[in-house]
Amino acid sequence: YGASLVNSLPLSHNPISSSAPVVGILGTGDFSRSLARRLVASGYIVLVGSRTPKRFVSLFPEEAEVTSQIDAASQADIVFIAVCPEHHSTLSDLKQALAGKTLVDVSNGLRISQYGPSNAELLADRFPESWVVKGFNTISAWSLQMGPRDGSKQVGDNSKAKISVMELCRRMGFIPVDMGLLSSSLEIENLPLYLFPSWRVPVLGTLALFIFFYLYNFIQDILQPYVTAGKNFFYKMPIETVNVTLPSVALVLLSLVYLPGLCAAFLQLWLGTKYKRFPDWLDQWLTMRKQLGLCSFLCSVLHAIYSLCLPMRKSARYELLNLAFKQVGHIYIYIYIYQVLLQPSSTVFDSQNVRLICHYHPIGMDLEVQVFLYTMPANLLGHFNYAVNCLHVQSAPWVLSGVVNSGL
Ligand SMILES: NC(=O)C1=CN([C@@H]2O[C@H](COP(=O)(O)OP(=O)(O)OC[C@H]3O[C@@H](n4cnc5c(N)ncnc54)[C@H](OP(=O)(O)O)[C@@H]3O)[C@@H](O)[C@H]2O)C=CC1
Ligand SMILES: [Cu+2]
Repeated sequence: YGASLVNSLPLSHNPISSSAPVVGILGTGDFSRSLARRLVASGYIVLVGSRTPKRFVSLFPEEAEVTSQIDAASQADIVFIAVCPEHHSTLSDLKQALAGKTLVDVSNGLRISQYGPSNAELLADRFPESWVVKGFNTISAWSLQMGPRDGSKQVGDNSKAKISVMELCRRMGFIPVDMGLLSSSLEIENLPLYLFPSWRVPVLGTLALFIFFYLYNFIQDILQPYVTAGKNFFYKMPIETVNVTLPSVALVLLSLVYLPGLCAAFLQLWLGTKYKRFPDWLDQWLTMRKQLGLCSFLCSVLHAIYSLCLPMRKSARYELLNLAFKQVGHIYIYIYIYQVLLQPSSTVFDSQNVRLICHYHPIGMDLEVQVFLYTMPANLLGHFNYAVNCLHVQSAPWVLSGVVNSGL
């Protein structure tokens, strides 16, 4: 919540104390440009050091001065090295000018590496008389431009140097996270290279649930009749069985979206306060809700598509009426797919709205109702839909599940 608080403060209200240090940035690439813009907006005096200053002046905000590398290095108190690590060696001439100053290494590696030395440590070796602080590499140029959201993680050996970098980070509206000494720099250099770290557990969980329910349905609907009565239902494996499995997976995932919130509420009642940290497992579970909800949504979308395709198969001889009835049960999923596709993705996928994604909307809502529902407490709507979906999966026909033949 700290982040959203900072978020709501207009940039121009950031106080500029007279002691605001002059900030230098070496390099004129994407990162440098975004950083310069953000620093200027936060009230810093910015000097950009380039090998060819004249060429890049127009790309920087007016308030930032683009000058030679040596100029920027000698005038600034704190210097960002926004030059790719392969080219750090070309900065050796600046050693004198940078002596005693704080250098911020923002670089990332090209691949995850388990063994050092890290870019930051190499830079520290190159400039033994300067204080290297690793940081900002986990913030992309894009999020620098978009404004405060992410936290910058930094490490460094000199606490004064590190504090000054953290202060600067805070003034830019980001939340600094102190990650220790420079020897931990390898860890944060690797951070941005892990692909979708927050998706691993939810996706593996979805797969595991799918396999579990698929096996269960396979044994119940195919293997058991085959063994006991010699009936051959193996043709059901690719479509029908998958389609019976999907809604169960979706529903369990949806439960996993709601359960941690309830656990948290009970825990707070139990502890009698909301100012205690949740245990780690609950914390991690809570942060996974968005991904779990989206996986659940994906399963229901697949289920809706499968249900639409199923009657097209010859082997499934549905009467027309039954077919129409069956589809009614999925209308809310169709409406939802339609909504997700049509809504500007920013509203639907915004992190605060995203929990709504797992709430299939009831049938026949017009736009005003939808808008109303969007502003309604998400939980109430969610629980209502959750109940409807449970009944749908439990094949209660009167909940418009319309599942007459499939035994779903
Ligand atoms: N882009 C991003 O979103 C992020 C980038 N980073 C890190 O920031 C650093 C810079 O990234 P980015 O701005 O994207 O990279 P770019 O390639 O866009 O910019 C690198 C800059 O380095 C300068 N430079 C200095 N010496 C040399 C040299 N010998 N050869 C080539 N260029 C040189 C150049 O400026 P000039 O010609 O004016 O001297 C050039 O503009 C990297 O270490 C990267 O890992 C970290 C997090 C996010
Ligand atoms: Cu269904």
